Amino acid sequence: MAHGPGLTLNIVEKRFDPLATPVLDQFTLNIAPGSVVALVGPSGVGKSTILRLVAGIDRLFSGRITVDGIDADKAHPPGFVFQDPRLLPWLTAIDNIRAADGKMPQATALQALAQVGLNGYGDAYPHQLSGGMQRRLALARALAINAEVLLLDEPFVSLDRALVNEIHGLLAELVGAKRPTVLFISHLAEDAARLADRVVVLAGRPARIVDDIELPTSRQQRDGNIINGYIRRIESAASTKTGTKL
Ligand SMILES: Nc1ncnc2c1ncn2[C@@H]1O[C@H](COP(=O)(O)OP(=O)(O)OP(=O)(O)O)[C@@H](O)[C@H]1O
Repeated sequence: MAHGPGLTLNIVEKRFDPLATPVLDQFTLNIAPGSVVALVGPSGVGKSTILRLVAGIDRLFSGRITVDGIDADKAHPPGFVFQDPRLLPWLTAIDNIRAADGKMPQATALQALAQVGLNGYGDAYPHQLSGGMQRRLALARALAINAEVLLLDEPFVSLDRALVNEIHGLLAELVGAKRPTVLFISHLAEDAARLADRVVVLAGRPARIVDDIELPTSRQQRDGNIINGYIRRIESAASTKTGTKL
C-alpha cells in the first residue's frame, strides 16, 4: 500500500533571539514513512517551531529538513492544522476548503467535507458553525489537498472529549486508509496513546529528545487496557524526563 514519505530533520540551529540560547541546536529526528508520531513536552520547548520548520513555513534556520529526500520548502505542501482553525470568515465552508488550492474541484472539497461529517454544511459560513465543526472544517481543508504529510498542532485542544473521540476515530480511519506520515502535537497522553506509533518526548533549551517511545500495537487493536498502559508510560516518561506533568 502507498504511504506517506519519510521525514529527516537535521537542524543545526534554530533561534529567534540572536543573544539567547537557541530553541534547537544539533537537533536530529528521523520519521519513518507512513508513521504517526506524537511530539510531547513542556510548553515553550519548541514543538510548534519544529512543525513550522517541517511545513516550510519558517525557513529561518540552519540545517536541512527533507521529505523523501526533497528539501521541505520545495516538497508538496503538507496538510497543516493549526491550534486555532484559521478559517476565512468571508468564505463558506466549501470555499474555505477550496482556498487551500485554487485548482481544487468542487467535488474534492465536498468529499473532504463529508469525510469529517460535515455533509450539508458546504454553504455555511464559519460563524454559523460550532467550535468543534470549525475544527473539523480545518481538518477537512488539510485533508482535501491530499497531502501525504499531515502536521497537526494541538488539533484537539479545548474540544470536549466526545468530539475529540470522534475526531480520533476519523483520523485513525484516514490514517488506515491513506497512510500519510503524521506529526502531531498534543498535551494529552491519551491522544498519543490512541493515535501514535511513536511518541517523542522533548525537554530543555535547546530542546533534546529525552525519550522515544514505540507504541507497537496497531491502532485497531488498542483496547482500553492497552491504551491505559500507554498513557501511563507516556505520562511517566514526561514527568520523570521533563519534570513536568502532561
Ligand atoms: N515568532 C517567535 N518569535 C520569538 N520567539 C518565538 C517565536 N515563536 C516561538 N518563539 C519562542 O520559541 C520557543 C518555542 O516555542 P514553541 O511555540 O515552538 O513552543 P511549544 O513547545 O510549541 O509550546 P506550546 O506547547 O506552549 O505551544 C518559546 O520560547 C517561544 O517563546
